[in-house]
Amino acid sequence: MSHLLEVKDLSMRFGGLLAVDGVQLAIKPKEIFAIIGPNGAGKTTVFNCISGFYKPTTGVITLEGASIAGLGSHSVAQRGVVRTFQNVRLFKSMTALENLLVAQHSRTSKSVLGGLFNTKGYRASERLAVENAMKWLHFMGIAEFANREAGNLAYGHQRRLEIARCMITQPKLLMLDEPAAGLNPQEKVELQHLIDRLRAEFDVTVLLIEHDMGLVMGVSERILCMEYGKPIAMGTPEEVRNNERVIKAYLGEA
Ligand SMILES: Nc1ncnc2c1ncn2[C@@H]1O[C@H](COP(=O)(O)OP(=O)(O)OP(=O)(O)O)[C@@H](O)[C@H]1O
Repeated sequence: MSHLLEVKDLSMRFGGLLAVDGVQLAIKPKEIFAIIGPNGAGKTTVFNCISGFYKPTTGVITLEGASIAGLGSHSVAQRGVVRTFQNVRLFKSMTALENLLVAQHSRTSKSVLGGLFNTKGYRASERLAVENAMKWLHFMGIAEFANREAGNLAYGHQRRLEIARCMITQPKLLMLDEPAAGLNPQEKVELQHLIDRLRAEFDVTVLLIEHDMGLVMGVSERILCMEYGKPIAMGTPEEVRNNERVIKAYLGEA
């Protein structure tokens, strides 16, 4: 089966530090794939390389066979690779609804003149954008907060809004950077169901970084474990959980 995303021989150097060293991974369409590893292992750096925030020092990154390495975050997002951040990044003084309208803006504002003169076509596309945004707020269970400033939403709701902001662009690959961080146990269970539903209903492929082993083991089909920038194990949750190098990497951290 052909892969959606392939990463080969990826490395990233910051001055004297080789933060990522020889990472390989290949993710199938509709797969849920996790990267784990102790603090400082290089997980976020891999994410930043894939999502175009960093230009890798070496390596190949392809999406559906086409290179995306070093394109920049905007171009990578336009090709269907979108992400959330460890510390939620929303337009905090805009409402939840407005955050989702901004995310759709490149598709709704086809004509600047249409916007200036408020033409019929422009108004119709704006109405569709609002309907679509409300659909996503309902899906995420936060529709009642549509007109609340994003910065005033509960933390768990901000995380959901950030995922909605990604999904509204109809991505091929959804990248979640520690989505369970700051969530309570109930919210973590709900997050797992949400990720499963996103894949089942929207055919999205998911790549996540996560420290919460309950979520990782429950939601992922395959896992890559990194330590000191290097890949040390790859396999099913069962295989990775029982891998001696993985166990040592985590026990060594304690
Ligand atoms: N922009 C940067 N400049 C210099 N060093 C960096 C930069 N980004 C990351 N590093 C270093 O690279 C290494 C890997 O960091 P990275 O954030 O990728 O790890 P991580 O596995 O995501 O860790 P955590 O789980 O704590 O988020 C660390 O030693 C970090 O200090």
